[in-house]
Amino acid sequence: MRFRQEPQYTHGTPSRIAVVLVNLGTPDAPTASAVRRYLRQFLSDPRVVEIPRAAWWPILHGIILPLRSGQSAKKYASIWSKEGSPLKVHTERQAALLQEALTRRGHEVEVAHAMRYGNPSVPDVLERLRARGCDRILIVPAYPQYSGTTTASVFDAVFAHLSGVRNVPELRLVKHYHDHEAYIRALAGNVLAHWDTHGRPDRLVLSFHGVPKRTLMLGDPYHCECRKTARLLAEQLQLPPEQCLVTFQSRFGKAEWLQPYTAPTLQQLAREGVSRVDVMCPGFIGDCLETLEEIAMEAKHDFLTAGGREFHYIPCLNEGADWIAALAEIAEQHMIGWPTILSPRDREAAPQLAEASRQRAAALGADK
Ligand SMILES: C=CC1=C(C)c2cc3[nH]c(cc4nc(cc5[nH]c(cc1n2)c(C)c5CCC(=O)O)C(CCC(=O)O)=C4C)c(C)c3C=C
Ligand SMILES: [Fe+2]
Ligand SMILES: [Fe+2]
Repeated sequence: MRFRQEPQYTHGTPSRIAVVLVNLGTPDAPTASAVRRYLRQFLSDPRVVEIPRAAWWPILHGIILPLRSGQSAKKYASIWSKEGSPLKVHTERQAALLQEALTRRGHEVEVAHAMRYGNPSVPDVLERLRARGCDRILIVPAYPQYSGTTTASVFDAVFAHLSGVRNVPELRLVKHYHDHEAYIRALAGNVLAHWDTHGRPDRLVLSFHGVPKRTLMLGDPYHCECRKTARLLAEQLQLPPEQCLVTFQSRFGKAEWLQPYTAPTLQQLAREGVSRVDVMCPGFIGDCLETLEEIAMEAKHDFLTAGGREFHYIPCLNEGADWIAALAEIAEQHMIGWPTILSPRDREAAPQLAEASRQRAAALGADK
C-alpha cells in the first residue's frame, strides 16, 4: 500500500502547529566511515551535483568517497567539541531557543530541528510531529540566501516524504530571509560587538559558500541574494563599499564556481599590503566546518603567510539574542493566519510555558 494507514490520533485532535528548522546536516562522528556515509548521501543529491548519474556514480564511488572521507574526517576532528559537531550543536540550541522565544511571544507551537543529510532526518522529524498531531507545519531552512542546491533540496525532502502520506499537513515554506531587516541587524550587531572589543580592520571580507558558476547562468538567484545581503550589511555598518568585499569559499571539484574565491583574495590583499582583515560568513547561521576550519584556520594561515599582519574571524550568528529574536520574527511572519495565539486562559500560563522551554534549552546548554 503506497499511502499507509493514518494513526488514529490524527482524527479529531485539536490542531497543532510545528516549526521545523532544517539545516544541512553533518557526520555523526569525525571518522572516515561516518564522513563517508554523510558525503554519500549529500553528494548523491541531484540538486547538489548536477551531473548525469551514469557519469557521476563512478567518480563519486571510485574517487571522491575513497579519497575525501579520510581527509574531511581529519578536518572534522579539528573542530569537533565534546557535544559533537558544531553544526549539530548550534542547530539544536537554536531550535530550543526559538521554542522559548515563540512561547514567550505567546505562540503555542512546537519547534523541532531536522537535517537534510544525516540525523535527525526530515522524514523522521515530520513523522514524529504528525504523530503528535501537528497538522500545520512551517519549514525554515537554515539558509538565509535561497539556492536550488540547498533550500530547494530541503523542500524536495519534505515533498518526497509527504508524497507517501495520506493526510498531508498544511505546509508553509520560508524561501529566504537574505534581506530581512532583523537578520541584517543581527549580523551588524555581531560585527559591531567585535569591533568594540578589537577595533576596526582595514577590510571586512564577507565570505559566502560558493556554488558552481553554471547554476547562476541557469537562473539560481543565490549569487544576487548574497550580494544583496552584503550591500544591506555594509549600509547598516555605514561602511564605504571599498572597505567591504564579497568572496566565495568551499569550491568543490574542477569546474568554475562563483568568484572571487575567498583564499586567493585574502592572499592578494596581504600582498597588496593590507595589514588587517576581519572575515565573516553571513550565509551560515551557525559555525560549522566551513567557517571554523576553512576560514578561522586555513584562510587565516593563507593570509598571514602571504604577509598579512592580523586576521580576525567574526563568529556566525549562533545563539545570539538578536538572531534568535530575528528567527522568531521570521517564523511569526510566516504563520500569519494560523491559530498560534494562545487562548486568554493559556496566555496567563505563557510565562510558565516559557520557563519550561527555557529549562529545556538550559538542559541542552543553549543558554551558554
Ligand atoms: C550555506 C550554504 C551552502 C551552499 C550553497 C552549499 C553548496 C554546496 N556545498 C557543496 C559541497 C560540500 N559542502 C560541504 C559542507 C558544508 N556546506 C554547507 C553549506 C552550503 N553548501 C555547510 C553548512 C557545510 C558544513 C557541514 C558541517 O558538517 O559542518 C561539504 C562537506 C565537507 C567537506 O568534505 O569539505 C561538501 C563536500 C556543494 C557541491 C555545493 C553546491 C553545489
Ligand atoms: Fe556545502
Ligand atoms: Fe570546506
